[in-house]
Amino acid sequence: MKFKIFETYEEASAYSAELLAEVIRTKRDAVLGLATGSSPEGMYKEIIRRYEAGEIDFSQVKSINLDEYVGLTGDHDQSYRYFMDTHLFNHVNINKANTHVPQGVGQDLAALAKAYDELIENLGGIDVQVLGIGANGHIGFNEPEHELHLKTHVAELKPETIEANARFFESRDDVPTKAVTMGIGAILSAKKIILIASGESKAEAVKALEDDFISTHVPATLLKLHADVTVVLDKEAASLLTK
Ligand SMILES: O=P(O)(O)OC[C@H]1O[C@](O)(CO)[C@@H](O)[C@@H]1O
Repeated sequence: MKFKIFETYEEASAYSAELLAEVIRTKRDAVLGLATGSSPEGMYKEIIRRYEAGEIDFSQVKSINLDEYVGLTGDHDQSYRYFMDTHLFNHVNINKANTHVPQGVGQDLAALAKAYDELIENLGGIDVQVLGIGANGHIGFNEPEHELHLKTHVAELKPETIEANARFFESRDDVPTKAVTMGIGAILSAKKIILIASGESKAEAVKALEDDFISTHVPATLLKLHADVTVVLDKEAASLLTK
Protein backbone atom coordinates (compact mmCIF):
# COMPACT_ATOMS: atom_id res chain seq x y z
CA MET A 1 0.00 0.00 0.00
CA LYS A 2 1.44 3.36 -1.04
CA PHE A 3 0.45 6.52 0.83
CA LYS A 4 0.52 9.84 -1.06
CA ILE A 5 -0.08 12.85 1.16
CA PHE A 6 -0.90 16.33 -0.13
CA GLU A 7 -1.30 19.74 1.52
CA THR A 8 -4.77 20.23 0.06
CA TYR A 9 -7.74 18.21 -1.17
CA GLU A 10 -7.36 19.90 -4.58
CA GLU A 11 -3.78 18.64 -4.95
CA ALA A 12 -4.83 15.15 -3.83
CA SER A 13 -7.66 15.23 -6.38
CA ALA A 14 -5.31 16.28 -9.19
CA TYR A 15 -2.99 13.40 -8.33
CA SER A 16 -5.88 10.87 -8.30
CA ALA A 17 -7.03 12.23 -11.67
CA GLU A 18 -3.53 11.69 -13.07
CA LEU A 19 -3.54 8.06 -11.85
CA LEU A 20 -6.89 7.46 -13.53
CA ALA A 21 -5.85 9.27 -16.73
CA GLU A 22 -2.71 7.14 -16.87
CA VAL A 23 -4.82 3.96 -16.88
CA ILE A 24 -6.93 5.29 -19.78
CA ARG A 25 -3.82 6.40 -21.70
CA THR A 26 -2.38 2.90 -21.34
CA LYS A 27 -5.63 1.15 -22.26
CA ARG A 28 -8.18 3.08 -24.34
CA ASP A 29 -10.98 0.63 -23.47
CA ALA A 30 -10.16 0.44 -19.76
CA VAL A 31 -12.83 -0.68 -17.31
CA LEU A 32 -13.02 1.94 -14.56
CA GLY A 33 -14.52 0.97 -11.22
CA LEU A 34 -15.96 4.25 -9.93
CA ALA A 35 -17.13 5.61 -6.61
CA THR A 36 -19.49 8.33 -5.48
CA GLY A 37 -19.61 10.53 -2.39
CA SER A 38 -17.65 13.68 -1.60
CA SER A 39 -14.21 12.01 -1.69
CA PRO A 40 -13.87 11.60 -5.48
CA GLU A 41 -15.74 14.81 -6.44
CA GLY A 42 -12.54 16.84 -6.85
CA MET A 43 -10.99 14.09 -8.95
CA TYR A 44 -13.99 14.09 -11.32
CA LYS A 45 -13.73 17.90 -11.66
CA GLU A 46 -10.08 17.57 -12.60
CA ILE A 47 -10.84 14.71 -15.02
CA ILE A 48 -13.44 16.88 -16.77
CA ARG A 49 -10.91 19.72 -17.00
CA ARG A 50 -8.39 17.39 -18.59
CA TYR A 51 -11.03 16.02 -20.96
CA GLU A 52 -11.93 19.55 -22.03
CA ALA A 53 -8.22 20.23 -22.61
CA GLY A 54 -8.21 17.27 -25.00
CA GLU A 55 -6.03 15.12 -22.72
CA ILE A 56 -8.41 12.20 -22.15
CA ASP A 57 -10.63 10.27 -24.53
CA PHE A 58 -13.51 8.30 -23.01
CA SER A 59 -14.96 6.99 -26.27
CA GLN A 60 -13.88 3.40 -25.61
CA VAL A 61 -13.93 3.52 -21.81
CA LYS A 62 -16.35 1.42 -19.76
CA SER A 63 -17.32 2.05 -16.17
CA ILE A 64 -18.81 0.05 -13.37
CA ASN A 65 -19.87 1.72 -10.12
CA LEU A 66 -19.57 0.39 -6.64
CA ASP A 67 -23.00 0.93 -5.18
CA GLU A 68 -26.51 2.37 -5.22
CA TYR A 69 -29.13 3.11 -2.59
CA VAL A 70 -32.02 0.67 -2.41
CA GLY A 71 -35.27 2.42 -3.30
CA LEU A 72 -33.84 5.27 -5.36
CA THR A 73 -34.29 5.31 -9.12
CA GLY A 74 -31.60 6.79 -11.33
CA ASP A 75 -33.46 10.08 -11.74
CA HIS A 76 -33.55 10.73 -7.96
CA ASP A 77 -31.07 13.52 -7.27
CA GLN A 78 -29.43 11.55 -4.44
CA SER A 79 -29.11 8.32 -6.40
CA TYR A 80 -25.57 7.32 -7.31
CA ARG A 81 -26.58 7.00 -11.00
CA TYR A 82 -27.63 10.66 -10.88
CA PHE A 83 -24.36 11.56 -9.11
CA MET A 84 -22.27 9.88 -11.79
CA ASP A 85 -24.24 11.44 -14.65
CA THR A 86 -23.99 14.94 -13.21
CA HIS A 87 -20.42 14.75 -11.84
CA LEU A 88 -18.79 12.96 -14.76
CA PHE A 89 -20.67 11.15 -17.53
CA ASN A 90 -22.65 14.16 -18.83
CA HIS A 91 -19.40 16.10 -19.25
CA VAL A 92 -17.19 13.65 -21.17
CA ASN A 93 -17.49 11.58 -24.35
CA ILE A 94 -18.25 8.30 -22.60
CA ASN A 95 -20.96 6.18 -24.23
CA LYS A 96 -23.73 6.05 -21.57
CA ALA A 97 -24.47 2.46 -22.60
CA ASN A 98 -20.97 1.61 -21.36
CA THR A 99 -21.62 3.04 -17.89
CA HIS A 100 -23.00 0.76 -15.21
CA VAL A 101 -24.37 1.51 -11.76
CA PRO A 102 -26.16 -1.17 -9.70
CA GLN A 103 -29.95 -0.93 -9.73
CA GLY A 104 -31.46 -0.08 -6.39
CA VAL A 105 -35.03 -0.68 -7.50
CA GLY A 106 -36.48 -3.95 -8.77
CA GLN A 107 -38.58 -7.01 -7.95
CA ASP A 108 -35.58 -9.22 -7.31
CA LEU A 109 -32.53 -7.33 -6.11
CA ALA A 110 -30.66 -10.58 -5.40
CA ALA A 111 -30.99 -11.60 -9.06
CA LEU A 112 -29.90 -8.12 -10.17
CA ALA A 113 -26.88 -8.36 -7.85
CA LYS A 114 -25.91 -11.72 -9.35
CA ALA A 115 -26.23 -10.24 -12.85
CA TYR A 116 -23.97 -7.36 -11.78
CA ASP A 117 -21.16 -9.77 -10.85
CA GLU A 118 -21.62 -11.51 -14.21
CA LEU A 119 -21.39 -8.14 -15.90
CA ILE A 120 -18.06 -7.41 -14.17
CA GLU A 121 -16.79 -10.74 -15.42
CA ASN A 122 -18.07 -10.14 -18.96
CA LEU A 123 -16.36 -6.77 -19.04
CA GLY A 124 -13.11 -8.63 -18.43
CA GLY A 125 -12.61 -7.40 -14.86
CA ILE A 126 -11.85 -3.97 -13.45
CA ASP A 127 -8.64 -2.22 -14.50
CA VAL A 128 -8.73 0.38 -11.75
CA GLN A 129 -11.08 0.74 -8.81
CA VAL A 130 -11.60 4.14 -7.22
CA LEU A 131 -12.71 4.08 -3.59
CA GLY A 132 -13.68 6.51 -0.87
CA ILE A 133 -13.66 5.32 2.73
CA GLY A 134 -16.29 5.69 5.43
CA ALA A 135 -15.24 7.06 8.82
CA ASN A 136 -16.05 3.56 10.11
CA GLY A 137 -13.76 1.99 7.50
CA HIS A 138 -16.42 0.92 4.99
CA ILE A 139 -15.57 0.64 1.31
CA GLY A 140 -18.44 0.70 -1.16
CA PHE A 141 -21.23 -0.07 1.30
CA ASN A 142 -19.35 -3.01 2.80
CA GLU A 143 -19.97 -2.05 6.39
CA PRO A 144 -18.06 -3.35 9.45
CA GLU A 145 -19.40 -6.85 10.27
CA HIS A 146 -18.22 -10.24 11.60
CA GLU A 147 -18.31 -11.50 8.03
CA LEU A 148 -18.09 -9.65 4.73
CA HIS A 149 -19.58 -10.60 1.38
CA LEU A 150 -17.38 -11.30 -1.61
CA LYS A 151 -20.16 -10.71 -4.11
CA THR A 152 -22.59 -7.93 -4.94
CA HIS A 153 -25.35 -7.90 -2.35
CA VAL A 154 -27.90 -5.81 -0.48
CA ALA A 155 -26.31 -4.26 2.63
CA GLU A 156 -27.91 -2.70 5.70
CA LEU A 157 -26.35 0.67 6.36
CA LYS A 158 -24.91 1.32 9.80
CA PRO A 159 -26.48 4.17 11.82
CA GLU A 160 -23.21 6.14 11.56
CA THR A 161 -23.27 5.84 7.76
CA ILE A 162 -26.89 7.00 7.60
CA GLU A 163 -25.89 9.89 9.87
CA ALA A 164 -22.87 10.80 7.73
CA ASN A 165 -24.84 10.68 4.47
CA ALA A 166 -27.82 12.60 5.90
CA ARG A 167 -26.02 15.81 4.87
CA PHE A 168 -27.03 15.09 1.28
CA PHE A 169 -30.73 14.58 2.07
CA GLU A 170 -33.45 16.88 3.42
CA SER A 171 -33.67 14.90 6.64
CA ARG A 172 -32.12 11.83 8.24
CA ASP A 173 -35.40 9.96 7.68
CA ASP A 174 -35.00 10.38 3.92
CA VAL A 175 -31.69 8.48 3.84
CA PRO A 176 -32.21 4.94 2.54
CA THR A 177 -31.31 2.27 5.09
CA LYS A 178 -30.08 -0.25 2.52
CA ALA A 179 -27.86 -0.23 -0.53
CA VAL A 180 -26.73 -2.60 -3.24
CA THR A 181 -22.95 -2.81 -3.17
CA MET A 182 -20.19 -4.66 -4.91
CA GLY A 183 -18.60 -7.12 -2.51
CA ILE A 184 -15.04 -7.24 -1.26
CA GLY A 185 -14.22 -9.93 -3.84
CA ALA A 186 -14.87 -7.69 -6.85
CA ILE A 187 -13.01 -4.79 -5.24
CA LEU A 188 -9.95 -6.92 -4.49
CA SER A 189 -10.03 -8.41 -7.99
CA ALA A 190 -9.44 -4.96 -9.56
CA LYS A 191 -5.95 -4.73 -11.07
CA LYS A 192 -5.25 -1.43 -9.37
CA ILE A 193 -6.95 0.47 -6.54
CA ILE A 194 -6.98 4.20 -5.75
CA LEU A 195 -8.45 5.09 -2.35
CA ILE A 196 -9.16 8.77 -1.72
CA ALA A 197 -9.72 10.25 1.73
CA SER A 198 -10.06 13.84 2.81
CA GLY A 199 -10.62 15.55 6.13
CA GLU A 200 -10.06 14.83 9.79
CA SER A 201 -13.19 12.65 10.07
CA LYS A 202 -11.37 10.00 7.99
CA ALA A 203 -8.06 10.13 9.89
CA GLU A 204 -8.81 7.20 12.19
CA ALA A 205 -9.98 4.92 9.38
CA VAL A 206 -6.87 5.90 7.40
CA LYS A 207 -4.63 5.12 10.40
CA ALA A 208 -6.05 1.57 10.38
CA LEU A 209 -4.64 1.20 6.85
CA GLU A 210 -1.16 1.76 8.19
CA ASP A 211 -1.41 -0.52 11.24
CA ASP A 212 -0.42 -4.19 11.07
CA PHE A 213 -3.81 -5.93 11.12
CA ILE A 214 -6.74 -6.79 8.92
CA SER A 215 -10.28 -7.04 10.21
CA THR A 216 -13.76 -7.34 8.76
CA HIS A 217 -14.68 -4.75 11.40
CA VAL A 218 -12.65 -2.21 9.41
CA PRO A 219 -13.38 -3.43 5.87
CA ALA A 220 -10.82 -1.16 4.18
CA THR A 221 -8.00 -3.00 6.00
CA LEU A 222 -8.61 -5.96 3.65
CA LEU A 223 -7.08 -3.79 0.93
CA LYS A 224 -3.71 -4.61 2.55
CA LEU A 225 -4.02 -7.98 0.82
CA HIS A 226 -3.92 -6.26 -2.60
CA ALA A 227 -0.61 -5.67 -4.38
CA ASP A 228 -1.37 -2.32 -6.02
CA VAL A 229 -3.21 0.14 -3.77
CA THR A 230 -2.49 3.87 -3.70
CA VAL A 231 -4.03 5.79 -0.80
CA VAL A 232 -4.34 9.46 -1.76
CA LEU A 233 -4.80 11.81 1.19
CA ASP A 234 -4.96 15.43 2.15
CA LYS A 235 -3.00 16.34 5.26
CA GLU A 236 -6.05 16.21 7.53
CA ALA A 237 -6.92 12.64 6.54
CA ALA A 238 -3.25 11.72 7.00
CA SER A 239 -2.93 13.44 10.38
CA LEU A 240 -2.77 10.25 12.49
CA LEU A 241 -0.28 8.40 10.26
CA THR A 242 3.11 7.83 11.83
CA LYS A 243 5.11 7.49 8.59
O1 LIG B 1 -16.76 10.28 0.30
P1 LIG B 1 -17.76 10.36 1.40
O2 LIG B 1 -18.96 11.17 1.00
O3 LIG B 1 -17.16 10.78 2.68
O4 LIG B 1 -18.29 8.89 1.61
C1 LIG B 1 -17.43 7.82 1.89
C2 LIG B 1 -17.81 6.63 1.12
O5 LIG B 1 -19.04 6.07 1.48
C3 LIG B 1 -19.92 5.98 0.42
O6 LIG B 1 -20.88 6.97 0.59
C4 LIG B 1 -20.54 4.61 0.29
O7 LIG B 1 -20.14 3.98 -0.83
C5 LIG B 1 -19.10 6.22 -0.81
O8 LIG B 1 -19.87 6.79 -1.79
C6 LIG B 1 -17.92 6.95 -0.34
O9 LIG B 1 -16.79 6.51 -0.99
